[in-house]
Amino acid sequence: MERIETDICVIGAGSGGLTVASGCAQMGARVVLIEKGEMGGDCLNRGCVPSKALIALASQAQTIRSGAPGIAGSAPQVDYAAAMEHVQSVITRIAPDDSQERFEGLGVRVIREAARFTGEDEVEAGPYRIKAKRIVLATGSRPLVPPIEGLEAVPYLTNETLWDLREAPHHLLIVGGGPIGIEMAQAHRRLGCEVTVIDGAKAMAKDDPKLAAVVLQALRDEGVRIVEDAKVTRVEGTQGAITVQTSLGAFEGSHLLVAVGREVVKEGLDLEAGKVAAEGRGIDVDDSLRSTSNPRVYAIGDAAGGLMFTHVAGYHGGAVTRALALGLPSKVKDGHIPHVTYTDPELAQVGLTEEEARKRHGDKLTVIRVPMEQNDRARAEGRTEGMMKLMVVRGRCVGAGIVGPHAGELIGMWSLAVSAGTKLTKISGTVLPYPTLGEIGKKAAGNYFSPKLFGNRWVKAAVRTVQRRRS
Ligand SMILES: Cc1cc2nc3c(=O)[nH]c(=O)nc-3n(C[C@H](O)[C@H](O)[C@H](O)COP(=O)(O)OP(=O)(O)OC[C@H]3O[C@@H](n4cnc5c(N)ncnc54)[C@H](O)[C@@H]3O)c2cc1C
Ligand SMILES: NC(=O)c1ccc[n+]([C@@H]2O[C@H](COP(=O)([O-])OP(=O)(O)OC[C@H]3O[C@@H](n4cnc5c(N)ncnc54)[C@H](O)[C@@H]3O)[C@@H](O)[C@H]2O)c1
Repeated sequence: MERIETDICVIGAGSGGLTVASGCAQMGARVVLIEKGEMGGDCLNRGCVPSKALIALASQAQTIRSGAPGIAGSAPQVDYAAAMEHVQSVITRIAPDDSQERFEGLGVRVIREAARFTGEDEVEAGPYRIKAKRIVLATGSRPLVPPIEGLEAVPYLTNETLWDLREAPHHLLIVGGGPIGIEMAQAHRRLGCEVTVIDGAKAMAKDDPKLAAVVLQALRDEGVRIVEDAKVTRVEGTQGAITVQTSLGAFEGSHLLVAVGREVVKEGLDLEAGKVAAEGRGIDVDDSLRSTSNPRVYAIGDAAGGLMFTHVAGYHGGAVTRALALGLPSKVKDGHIPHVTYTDPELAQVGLTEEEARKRHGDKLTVIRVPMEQNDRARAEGRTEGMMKLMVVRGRCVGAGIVGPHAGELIGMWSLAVSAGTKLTKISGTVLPYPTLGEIGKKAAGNYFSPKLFGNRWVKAAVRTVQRRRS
């Protein structure tokens, strides 16, 4: 057993762990990074990257299928195996950024083993025993497999196995209408599969229902069947012929994707030996991401049990890097974290939804709605589905939701507005290039002021006075 003493030991080389390891090592701390699987974690290997690569291909298939005014559409010839190989090639292209070689080049000691606590400041990983001043748990999450009768006996897919498919599912049944289910539903439909989404409650329930309805209608228009409020009671069948029994009847398909949420990985880490409490959804941490039971330990990203996004893991990683490398106090919050569902149209949200803002701010809330139809670029491109909603309290944006083309790109400015508490006057006064989709935000900000300016009798009186005095 080799003994290693270090300043910081990071467990998990996903988005969160890599952020801490690179930041702390480059600032001069001794860092050991332990990874039991692939470098890059879920996002690179089984999550964001493969899903967005497949979505991009599916979008091209859809463009061919639907054509455009003056351009005839035609049925795309989809080679599903080649599409999945392309997905792998995208992973391969990005992998060097997260690789062991790159991190060793930054001065990180990388160990490719499963780690577990052997004490409050010590972990064991294969033939290594690592004593560290601080330990960061960046161990991520895994697909939640619900206790549905018959499921264990049926060959079901999750985000961990979907990418191994090389034959297109004839009919993909998806249990769960969250972001994984909905993104994969549209992508597979566009690649020529029949798709049925079955949700026990409402699909896209974490989003503003009015904005989500636009996405769900777009999927239905493309032929995705979405069944809501259907309690799954039993699953049966074999590869190629699977039946999902629900409270609303039985649904038959060739393949089954289970996408009903994620759970934090706790077992295997011997958390008791490290005196690390994990009674909640994830590792129990305070607002500095420090373990509530062992002050030497931090948990970040999915392991912290809060919002599960790559940008959150990166944000957590940055906060913990400041605390560990520089000893600076560093708290995190989540009111300014955006999220995007990468369907077509995309749905993006930051800050409070209308419902949340109304609960919190009551009568002080003004909601501005601008349909995409009023944006010239959207009109020029024939992409007028969707809208923007702005939640404003005392002249500042407390939330923004956008459904429409490139909503994920458009939300950036509003993420800044929400996190910085920017006054809407600044946004309505910003000059944006014409014609861009981003102008929809400026229009929304302008619409907040229009009634105050144009319908105001004091303004009218002042203007009349100025005009009278003019020669
Ligand atoms: C299909 C899908 C699509 C997604 N799309 C998006 C998206 O578009 N945008 C977005 O922001 N988020 C997306 N996410 C969420 C995103 O992937 C996660 O939030 C993010 O990967 C979390 O990063 P992490 O560093 O916390 O954990 P992970 O990336 O899961 O990394 C944890 C690492 O820890 C390792 N590990 C665990 N236990 C041990 C141990 N005992 N010893 C050693 N190593 C260990 C694991 O092997 C893993 O590599 C998606 C997720 C899925 C499943
Ligand atoms: N674009 C993105 O940023 C993106 C994409 C994919 C995943 N993610 C991350 O991964 C997480 C997990 O995604 P997800 O879609 O698996 O989970 P989710 O928790 O977001 O949604 C799960 C859905 O499954 C339904 N459900 C739960 N149990 C069920 C059951 N037994 N039968 C039928 N329906 C059931 C729920 O009502 C819900 O609508 C997301 O919350 C997000 O943090 C992000």
